[in-house]
Amino acid sequence: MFQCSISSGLLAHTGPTLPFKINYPPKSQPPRHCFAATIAPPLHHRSAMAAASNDRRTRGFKRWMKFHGIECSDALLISTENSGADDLSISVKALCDLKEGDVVATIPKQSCLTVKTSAASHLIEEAQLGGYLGLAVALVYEKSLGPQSKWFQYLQILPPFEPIPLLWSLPEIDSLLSGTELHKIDEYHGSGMVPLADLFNHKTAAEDVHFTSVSSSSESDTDAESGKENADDEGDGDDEPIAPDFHSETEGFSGSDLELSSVSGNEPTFLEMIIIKDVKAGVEVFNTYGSLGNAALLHRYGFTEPDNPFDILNIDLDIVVQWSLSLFSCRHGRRRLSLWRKMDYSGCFSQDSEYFEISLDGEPQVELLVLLYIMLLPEEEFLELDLALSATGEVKETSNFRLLKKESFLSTKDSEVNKKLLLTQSVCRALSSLADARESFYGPNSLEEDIRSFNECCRATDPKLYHSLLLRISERRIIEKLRYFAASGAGISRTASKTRKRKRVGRGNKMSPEIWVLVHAVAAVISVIYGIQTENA
Ligand SMILES: C[S@@+](CC[C@H](N)C(=O)[O-])C[C@H]1O[C@@H](n2cnc3c(N)ncnc32)[C@H](O)[C@@H]1O
Repeated sequence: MFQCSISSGLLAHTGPTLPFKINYPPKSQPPRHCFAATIAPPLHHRSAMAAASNDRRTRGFKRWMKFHGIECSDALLISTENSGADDLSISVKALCDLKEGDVVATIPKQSCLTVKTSAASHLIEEAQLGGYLGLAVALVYEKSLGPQSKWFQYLQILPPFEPIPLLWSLPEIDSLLSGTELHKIDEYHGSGMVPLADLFNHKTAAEDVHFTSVSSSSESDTDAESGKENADDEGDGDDEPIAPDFHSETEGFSGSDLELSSVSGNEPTFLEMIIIKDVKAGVEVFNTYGSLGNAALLHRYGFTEPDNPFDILNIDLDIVVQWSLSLFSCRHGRRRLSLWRKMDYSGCFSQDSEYFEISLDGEPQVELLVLLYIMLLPEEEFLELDLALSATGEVKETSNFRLLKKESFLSTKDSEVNKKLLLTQSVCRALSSLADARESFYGPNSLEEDIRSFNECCRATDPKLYHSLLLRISERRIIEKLRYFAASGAGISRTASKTRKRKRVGRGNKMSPEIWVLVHAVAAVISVIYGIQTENA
């Protein structure tokens, strides 16, 4: 039923065989040819050589998959093209029409590169390295083994690394990302690399393929697609798709899954890739890496998408505090903030900062509206509210301030009406000031200038500038909408509240591509720090 249908080949490994000798040529530099010191071949020869090299690598990967029991439907084509300066870009396309429910690939877990399956597992265990770091060391080690590595042909089709901001220089981060949600760095999870599955590109909210983890002894799916009751729980706040057997965020797809199946004598467990909607022949087949806005996409995977429905903007509590200080005394702001907290309100938290989300349509989260409302209450009313709270610990239903009760905004039929009541003229003015303050983070260039630069920018030759501009533009458009929301006074429309709910759209493989990119980045850093080198093909 399954056949690998890709016709390409193995790239001769030209690197040294010494262990831990890996050379990651920077993507922006031309590849090193043995005759580079003499005469560089003409451009058309170089593209022909690159195409032949791509073919050899994919052909080698195809043979490797067969050897390791990975079954890839002959309806799939692994397509390679040279993107930009000699980079190999891979995508997966449909060779014929695919129907919903078609299983297009089966991947034994033993073929996945994890800290447990790597030849360096004992070293990594001894050094007690876990998570990404452990996997990155496994990757560096396997690369250092060259053709001796079990994953040699798989590693040959992987790019040296993706240019995620983690690998940008500090001046690049400061100049390209200043003001954006990416000007801080975040946490990652997971620990497994899944051959073939890693080759699918991402499409936001429109993926064609899902992963399923199957134990052949039980014949039951244990993934993503299992538990249909969960599949429809849109808007439950958990916007991360669940990946097969990548149960815990800290565990990820760990080698322990593999150990368990082999030690217990159960049939080995496979990952299956299933088409979830019809795909026409010739069209690219997409996975989803999750319901992610552009900041998260750029952060984790090194690219952005225009018109991303999951874009969001944050306003730090610090900005609100500064705005308060521009109008009121420090004591005023402190007392009102403390009352707001007493009413059990808070913002969102990430690492050390507390912030408020502004949705794609420019609607601020209600906690911010309540805070601004309390900050702006006349002193007398504030004292009255404070007194009411001190006496009973809560705002009574009969009180003038019942509108401010948290329950007023929690799934009651009056929730939208209550939000509108918060939008007094002074709250709307405050929102405009916050929008101005947030906007100032982007530096002197206006949104229009950003758009002009974006239109003149070439994605292939300057991907960092392209993606950072797209991120800035996406975020600044949200600020524009926040301004409109404030100016219109009560811009909360039915549509707005609908889109604000983040949908859980399908369950793609979040972990594998994320790991794929991050582990490459960490492996590149390890290699640079320790001067580990090999020649890449
Ligand atoms: C798991 S890999 C997918 C295979 C990859 N295209 C390759 O050439 O090997 C993830 C990487 O693919 C690229 N990618 C995936 N989806 C993309 C998209 N929608 N637009 C641009 N690049 C994308 C990004 O560079 C990302 O870091």
